[in-house]
Amino acid sequence: MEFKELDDFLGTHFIYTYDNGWEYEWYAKNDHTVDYRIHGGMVAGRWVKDQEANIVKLTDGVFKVTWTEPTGTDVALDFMPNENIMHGTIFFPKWVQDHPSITVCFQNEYIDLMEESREKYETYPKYLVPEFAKITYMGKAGQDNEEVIAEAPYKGMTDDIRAGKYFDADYKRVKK
Ligand SMILES: C=Cc1ccc(O)cc1
Repeated sequence: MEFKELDDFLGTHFIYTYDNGWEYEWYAKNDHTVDYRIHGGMVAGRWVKDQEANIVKLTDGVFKVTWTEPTGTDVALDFMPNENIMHGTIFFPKWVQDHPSITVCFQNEYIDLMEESREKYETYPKYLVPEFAKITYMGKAGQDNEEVIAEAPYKGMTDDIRAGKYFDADYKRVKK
């Protein structure tokens, strides 16, 4: 699949591994919303739906996504899907680095805890993680598909997705 316009990017589901080994799964749900699941790294096990984000086309086939989270974590992602790479910078507040396990949850059910924690613990100095990643999977899930990110990550999940065992031809989950 060749990407050019923002519409080519929206509705795409990605899995990628950062050069530091962290594996992430991320879905451009629509022009202002993202869902994601974290499979490896400091906050593996965390998953989030309906995070509001800014999503733009920078130039043909290059897309920038930015958002700020209830935890106080800021994220900037640059996707170059035609080259199977992306670059992400995560700006973690100090408290997430000190207590990553607090953020390992289905965040939508713990928004109050995230907002309490960001007040209770320290913000600075922030922990910056700027990394390139190799895209290991791309799927045309279509926009506003609630099945893409719909359960907690499990060991082997990204292998199942890459092997075509997780979604059917309509991009619905095979087993629920
Ligand atoms: C903190 C969230 C987050 C989501 C996707 C990604 O690639 C990096 C960070």
